[in-house]
Amino acid sequence: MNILQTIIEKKKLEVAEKKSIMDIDFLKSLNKNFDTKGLSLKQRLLNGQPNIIAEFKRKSPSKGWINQHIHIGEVVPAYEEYGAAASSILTDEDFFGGNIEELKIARLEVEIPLLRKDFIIDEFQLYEAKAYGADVILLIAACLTKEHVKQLAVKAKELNLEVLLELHAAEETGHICDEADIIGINNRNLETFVTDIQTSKDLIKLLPADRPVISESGISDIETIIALHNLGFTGFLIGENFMKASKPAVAFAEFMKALKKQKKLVF
Ligand SMILES: O=P(O)(O)OC[C@@H](O)[C@@H](O)c1c[nH]c2ccccc12
Repeated sequence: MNILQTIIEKKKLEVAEKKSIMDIDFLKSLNKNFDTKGLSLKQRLLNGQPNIIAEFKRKSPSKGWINQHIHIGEVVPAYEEYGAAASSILTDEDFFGGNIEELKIARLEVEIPLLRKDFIIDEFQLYEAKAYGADVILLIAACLTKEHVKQLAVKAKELNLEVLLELHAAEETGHICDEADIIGINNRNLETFVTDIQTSKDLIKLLPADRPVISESGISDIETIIALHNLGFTGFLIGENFMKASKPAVAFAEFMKALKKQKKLVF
């Protein structure tokens, strides 16, 4: 089994267990705004600027612990303060050291769109994402059939969640459906965990021009952002580059300062 298959097998058990102790009515009762629209990441990505979606990620299968003990309240508010267009919160516990409760903490602290970053295989997780305050959910083409993507995306829209559909290979472009608000190109192959920015450069040419496209993973310098922005990307999902610093807030603030300076030169 490759890493992605291992994660998905574990995720099926996790979801089954949660479903056995929690029902959808209970999830709805957790959020007084359950039936209202969230914040739109799609709208922000249409501003034409290079928008940064800054991720809170403690651990990953490829790197092990990145920042084991940091508190989310020390990081995500700083992401907002220094100009992140949105934040991505890893909620997978076993492989990424995250927690759904942290999504709620972030929701109480910031007013930028929040992406629930997890391996979504069941609509129960969509209700859960909404209950804990997410605005956007991730669907990963590499672990879902085309039909399953469609079904989960329709349900997400019904729950007023935006849909980020993640692709990694040309064959997966067939999974794109009308409900996918944003397309993400993951530079990391989730079977081998190797990252290559060329993936973004190659795949954007194959995508419909009718919705925003973001580049995900392995981004650590301004030059890459500028190059990808010139190819049409308006969002950049970055985690490790900030989280590996002992103070991710400071690393993010410095990165944004450099990006703003560079933008003046280029645009
Ligand atoms: O830490 P990085 O290399 O900047 O990557 C962030 C993000 O793209 C990555 O965490 C990610 C992209 N797609 C995923 C799917 C599941 C888990 C994690 C991910």
